[in-house]
Amino acid sequence: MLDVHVRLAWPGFSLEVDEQLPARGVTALFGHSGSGKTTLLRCIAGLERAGQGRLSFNGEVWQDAETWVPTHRRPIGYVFQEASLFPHLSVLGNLRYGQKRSRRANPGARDTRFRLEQAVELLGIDHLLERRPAALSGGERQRVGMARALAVSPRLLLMDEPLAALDLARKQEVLPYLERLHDELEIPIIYVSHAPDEVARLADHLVVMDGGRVRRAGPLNAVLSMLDLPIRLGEDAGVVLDATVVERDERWHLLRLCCGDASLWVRDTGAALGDHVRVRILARDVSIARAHTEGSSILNSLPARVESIGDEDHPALALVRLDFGGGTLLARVTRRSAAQLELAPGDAVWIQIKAAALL
Ligand SMILES: Nc1ncnc2c1ncn2[C@@H]1O[C@H](COP(=O)(O)OP(=O)(O)OP(=O)(O)O)[C@@H](O)[C@H]1O
Repeated sequence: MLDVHVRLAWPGFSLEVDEQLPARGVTALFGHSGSGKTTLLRCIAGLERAGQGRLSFNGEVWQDAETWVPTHRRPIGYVFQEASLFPHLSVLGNLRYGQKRSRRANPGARDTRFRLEQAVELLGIDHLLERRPAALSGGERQRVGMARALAVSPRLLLMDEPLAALDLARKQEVLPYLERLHDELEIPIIYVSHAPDEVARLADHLVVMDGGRVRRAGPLNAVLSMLDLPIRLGEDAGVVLDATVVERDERWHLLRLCCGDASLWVRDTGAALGDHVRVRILARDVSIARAHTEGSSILNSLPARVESIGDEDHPALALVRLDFGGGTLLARVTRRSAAQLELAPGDAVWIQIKAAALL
């Protein structure tokens, strides 16, 4: 577990965080620009020294009143928004340089050669090792930056918006590698982002920051399904559920997913039967009816119960939190529909899911 207590004050901005972050999976630090995500990450890395701070990782103290472990002695890998690679060194040279520095700082580190090979394989950069950074695309550079961070055998990986400087196509190219890191690495990752789609794909745990404070934190869906998030997600409001692929309809190119006690049909993405998958269901794609409707084009019609009703930014809209067999989800409906249906907490309803995306 990463136990973080930091207080830092600059003119016009202060950071006050007391949080325990899990020592496994991906924790996303999520918030608007200027909310303090990068500053918090830099405090964890030791790049920023909070005047009063206590920081420990799995019981090992990195900072308190008596202790200050400098960045190069913390067992971390850091991925920046843009990988700053040495232009005169090849990709391999860059990776080795990072390793050498880390070996000097942590002479007891485990077999680093193995780590380098593993990092190269994981990020798919084997064919780039002899190239100079100038001959890499933005996406390739970021993959090298990630491999460099991994090659030092970190016990904690810190990533500061690694996709932010990439265009959409490059982002799509790098995302699968991030997913691999999520699936195959045993070390925890702290991932700064302000992009809801990245958070939906990668995060297990979500920390929502605003004004230098943590406003909400918890398992991904527990936070995403809150009606009173300090950040309005608008079109991106929705949940992410875990599911298993249980049936393939070859004729109509559909997959049936088992999500808790509920079944969902989604487009066939090629996932295999038995695969564990993530499904993203946006609030705008869920509608509510009083009764089960026959003759609808919508495949997924399920019984649910209204849990609570909250506001949306636009006065015409409401956000409804519902329990269904598969967990908790959100529906965005007009206030007029909510009034006409006389929706109230505890009501039994039917939900129609217009689209659910496999992530
Ligand atoms: N060295 C500094 N001195 C003074 N103020 C700073 C310093 N570094 C950052 N800030 C301010 O602290 C606030 C938080 O910045 P930070 O970079 O942590 O935000 P962020 O949530 O990561 O934003 P972004 O998504 O844009 O990177 C901002 O208002 C920023 O201007």
